[in-house]
Amino acid sequence: MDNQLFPVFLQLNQLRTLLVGGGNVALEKLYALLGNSPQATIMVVAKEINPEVRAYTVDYPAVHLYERAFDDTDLDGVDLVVVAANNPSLNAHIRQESRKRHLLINVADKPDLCDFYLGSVVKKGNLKLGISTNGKSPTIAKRIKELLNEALPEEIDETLHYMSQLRDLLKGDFTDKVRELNAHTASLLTSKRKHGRISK
Ligand SMILES: C[C@@]1(CC(=O)O)C2=NC(=C\c3[nH]c(c(CCC(=O)O)c3CC(=O)O)Cc3[nH]c(c(CC(=O)O)c3CCC(=O)O)/C=C3\N/C(=C\2)[C@@H](CCC(=O)O)[C@]3(C)CC(=O)O)/[C@H]1CCC(=O)O
Ligand SMILES: NC(=O)c1ccc[n+]([C@@H]2O[C@H](COP(=O)([O-])OP(=O)(O)OC[C@H]3O[C@@H](n4cnc5c(N)ncnc54)[C@H](O)[C@@H]3O)[C@@H](O)[C@H]2O)c1
Repeated sequence: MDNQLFPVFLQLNQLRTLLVGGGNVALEKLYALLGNSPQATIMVVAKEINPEVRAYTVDYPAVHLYERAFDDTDLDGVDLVVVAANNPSLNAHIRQESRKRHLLINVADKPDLCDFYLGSVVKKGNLKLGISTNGKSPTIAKRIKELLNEALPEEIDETLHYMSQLRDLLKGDFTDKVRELNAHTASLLTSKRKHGRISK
C-alpha cells in the first residue's frame, strides 16, 4: 500500500474537538491533545468518565466533561472528532454521522475509520516533529521519537529564535532574504558532514 498521508499541524486552540469515551484510551488521547495544545477546547462525552480523566483535566479550563451517552447533536458546532469508546457499532455510527457533516474523525486504533491519524511527537521549543509510520507500527513511531529526542540538542530552540530575529533584520526582497538565510545556515550542514555525522 502506498503512503497517501498528508501531514499538517493544527491550531487546536482555535478549534472545537469532541472526544467520545472516558476510559484509558480516552486518557491517552487527552495526553496527546493537551500535551501539545493545552488551550484546546475539548468536549468529552462518555457514559462513564474515569477518575484519572477527571483528575487530569481539572487543570484545563477549556475541557468540558459530560457524563452521559453520545448523542448525534454532540457533533453540532465541532470541528474535529476523536472516538475512544469501547463499542464497535457506536464507532461506526459516529464515523457515518461525522462524514455526513464533513467533520474529520479519528477512531482510536481503527485505521479504517480514521480520516486522520495521531502521530508521535518530538518537541524542542518551537521545533515540533510529527512522526507517522502510515499506521504500520506505532511502536516504531515511538522508538523514532525517543531516538530524535536524544539526538536533537535543546539549543535548537535558541537557533530558531536567532534566525527569526535575523529574518526580521534583513532588508531586500524575498529572494535576497532566502539567499541570506540559506548562507547563514549552510555551515550547520558542512560542519556535521566534516564530523562524519551526515553522509552525503
Ligand atoms: C502516535 C500514537 C498516538 C496516540 O495514540 O497518542 C499512535 N499510537 C500510539 C501508540 C500505540 N498504539 C498501539 C500500540 C501497541 C503496539 C503496536 O500495535 O504497535 C502503541 C505503542 C505503545 O503504546 O507503546 C496500538 C495500536 N494503534 C493502532 C492500532 C491498529 C492498527 O495498527 O491496525 C493498534 C493495535 C491495536 C490492537 O492490537 O488492537 C493504530 C494507530 N495508532 C496510531 C497512533 C495511528 C498510527 C500512527 C503511525 O502511523 O505510526 C493509528 C493508525 C490510528 C490512531 O490511533 O490515531 C502513539 C505513538 C506512541 C508514542 O508516541 O508514544
Ligand atoms: N485499553 C487499552 O489498552 C486498549 C488498547 C487497544 C485498543 N483498545 C480499544 O480502545 C477502546 C477503548 O478502550 P478503553 O480501555 O478506553 O475502554 P474503557 O472501557 O475504559 O472506556 C470506554 C469508554 O467508552 C464509553 N462509552 C461506551 N459507550 C458509550 C456511549 N454510547 N456514549 C458515550 N460513551 C460511551 C464508556 O463510558 C467509557 O468511558 C476499546 O474498543 C478497546 O478495545 C484499548
